Amino acid sequence: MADSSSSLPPLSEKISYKSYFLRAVDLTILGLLLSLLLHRAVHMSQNDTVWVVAFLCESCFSFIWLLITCIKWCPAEHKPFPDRLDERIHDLPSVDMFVTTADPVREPPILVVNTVLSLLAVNYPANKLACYVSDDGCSSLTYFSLKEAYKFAKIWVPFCKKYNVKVRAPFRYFLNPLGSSEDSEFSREWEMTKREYEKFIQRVEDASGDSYWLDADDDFEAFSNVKPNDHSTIVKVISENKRGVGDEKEVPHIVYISREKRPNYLHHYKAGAMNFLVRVSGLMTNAPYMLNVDCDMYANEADVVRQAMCVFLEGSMNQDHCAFVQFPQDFYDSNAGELVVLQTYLVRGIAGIQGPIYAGSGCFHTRRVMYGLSPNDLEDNISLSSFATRKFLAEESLARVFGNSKEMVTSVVDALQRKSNPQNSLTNSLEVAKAVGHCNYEYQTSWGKTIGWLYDSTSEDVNTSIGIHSRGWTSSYLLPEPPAFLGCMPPGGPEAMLQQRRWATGLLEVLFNKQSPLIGMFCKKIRFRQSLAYLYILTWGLRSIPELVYCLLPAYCLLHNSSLFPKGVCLGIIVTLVGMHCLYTLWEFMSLGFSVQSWYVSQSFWRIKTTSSWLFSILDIILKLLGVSKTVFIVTKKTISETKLDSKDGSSQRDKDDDGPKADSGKFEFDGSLYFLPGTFIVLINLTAIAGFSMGLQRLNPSYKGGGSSLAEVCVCVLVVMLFLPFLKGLFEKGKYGIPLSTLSKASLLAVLFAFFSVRN
Ligand SMILES: O=c1ccn([C@@H]2O[C@H](COP(=O)(O)OP(=O)(O)O[C@H]3O[C@H](CO)[C@@H](O)[C@H](O)[C@H]3O)[C@@H](O)[C@H]2O)c(=O)[nH]1
Ligand SMILES: [Mn+2]
Repeated sequence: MADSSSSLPPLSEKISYKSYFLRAVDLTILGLLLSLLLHRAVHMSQNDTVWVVAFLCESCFSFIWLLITCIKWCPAEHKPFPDRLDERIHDLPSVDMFVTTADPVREPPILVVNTVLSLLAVNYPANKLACYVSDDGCSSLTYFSLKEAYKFAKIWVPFCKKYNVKVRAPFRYFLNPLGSSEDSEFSREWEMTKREYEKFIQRVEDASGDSYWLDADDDFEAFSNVKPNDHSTIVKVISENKRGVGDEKEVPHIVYISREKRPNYLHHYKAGAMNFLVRVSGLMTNAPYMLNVDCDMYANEADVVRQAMCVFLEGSMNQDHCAFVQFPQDFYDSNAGELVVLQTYLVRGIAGIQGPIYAGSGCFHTRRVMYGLSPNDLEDNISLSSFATRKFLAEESLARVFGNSKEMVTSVVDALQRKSNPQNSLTNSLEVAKAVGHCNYEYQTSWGKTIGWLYDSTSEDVNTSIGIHSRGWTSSYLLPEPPAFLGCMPPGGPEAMLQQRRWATGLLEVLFNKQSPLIGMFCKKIRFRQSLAYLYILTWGLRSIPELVYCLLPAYCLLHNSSLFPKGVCLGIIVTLVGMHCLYTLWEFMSLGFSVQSWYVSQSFWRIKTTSSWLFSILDIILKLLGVSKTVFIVTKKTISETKLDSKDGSSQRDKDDDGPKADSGKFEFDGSLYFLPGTFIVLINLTAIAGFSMGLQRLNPSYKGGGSSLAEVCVCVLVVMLFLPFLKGLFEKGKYGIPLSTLSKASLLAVLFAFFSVRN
């Protein structure tokens, strides 16, 4: 496939972002933290228990910072050169593209079809692509929308390729009006395509309102009387690109699938859906590479497949063993500044170790790796070693591992040996494809245990990722500008809290299962610093405890009249630490084009989610470990943003004021759930402490000697209140922006108890 001449320029390069200055900053902060710990340890005996508690919290923070410093030491990313691909590779490999959806209400079909359309239109030969959509909602509406999307794709795909359209998700593309300078042929076609898009959307909307007529259509028979959690497998080939030659007018294959569901079976949420996608695509097209995106994550860069191939195909010529290529998850709404910063600075750091962590979306996987191969099963990076051939290719063991389908086993053998796929018609595989979607197909096989996407965590992405890195594979990180994929994030409020809780719970599940980096560090092929990176991510939930305690300590000290911080010159340690950390994180935000305000919102949201969502994740994991309850994957609600195209599609400034309403304007939504209790309590108690201190309440303490708390503790209380500003505002607002009375009364009761305890104790 590849031209072996080594004189040609490379398809991709690894770029290092090593910075001595940033290392020095990281080390300085670490040094300050350690000196604070030292100071506390030396003066422990002269102070009360507050110092012990503070010492423990600060030890946790120092450990986290140590991890961060290790992770960020040598950041790197890959830079692809897609222009060189055609010169070097004469026959591009096939790619199967997977989109998962689970709920037509929380994930509107219009969003799903836009993601599908963006994938169908990428710059890659259409006869090398197939798009599989897994629908865990088993919705006739989703199926209908996809059928309609195919009709529109026949206009959209050629239009995009003819005019080299940049944004290939039509709902985003048509947000901007036609420029006045465009030539008339383009304008005509633009208008026509837009009209067709609007008609298509209208048909989908009509069907969303009233879909009874779908029942009359034979093609929808499979959807009659089904429930999302109780139905047989459905596999429908929506379009087949028969004898495609890869010209610009072709549309890749589109296949709709929905695995069998029965009430008393475990379905393993997204991971289960992914494994069914792997099997069906294995039977139909069996491409060596698989792209996986969430249903809201459309392809924003038409060259994305070519970019990923630059890394894989370069890797197959040197011994790099790249198992997957991950693109960052970027967002078209601006609720996710913090995630973007994390991906740029932290994930780039991890990318410099063994490779980025698989993030669940925007990732190209290698089929053979998903089938359980390790780097040393390969002889020259292409063919199986003789040992691996014996180990993998014995028919009976294959059936045990991959399930009892002859056709599936044949397809696995082909994939492992990298045989090109026989050009069968997709419809010939319909029956076998349905068979591998049965509830009990995976029973006593290795699916979800060592093969495919791994089960037992609602963060199946990190779980699967650690499984791959533990076998010794590396991965690569590409950060193209504009971003390759754009999705949506819920704004600050109940949905965001729910999502954060699922993530933190899922990560803790991995920490305590057999994939745990705590074990892998010593007995698997994962690199030491990579294990530390996983440890950093997997312990997110546990951080809630020191963070919560630290938000309460200053209030306790004020009410109790004890000092939390060193006095005199040593107070400088704290001041420098806080100042440096603020400037450092602010710089990280601003260097990516974010505003000061979004930095502030993100700092605030970090504290809010840590002290509530992450705290609840600890409860989830305890209940799971005790066998009391199971963890669940509640799909995040997705909304279609109407904001105009901005930075992400070209220019460099991310936050523009004329962008319409934005969640990062600080408006935070509340409801009656328990998520908002810790935050409300923290605000109330800190306000009480400030008020109490200014009124001299601490003198009521029987052991009052004076000289305890000082301005430092007051300042930190003010800082905490500022970090929980949405809650402070929520005290005075009404409706969804106001804290409900029930939450307020519970929090007040807690605050009174806490204050009483602090003053009296
Ligand atoms: O039973 C399920 C549940 C979810 N999904 C799909 O999984 C994807 C991710 O779900 P979403 O609700 O969007 O979760 P997010 O928190 O936004 O997603 C992040 O976190 C998840 C793990 O918690 C990963 O699976 C995702 O890839 C990652 O983007 C969506 O396409 C869903 O349709 C299913 O197919 N079946
Ligand atoms: Mn999502």
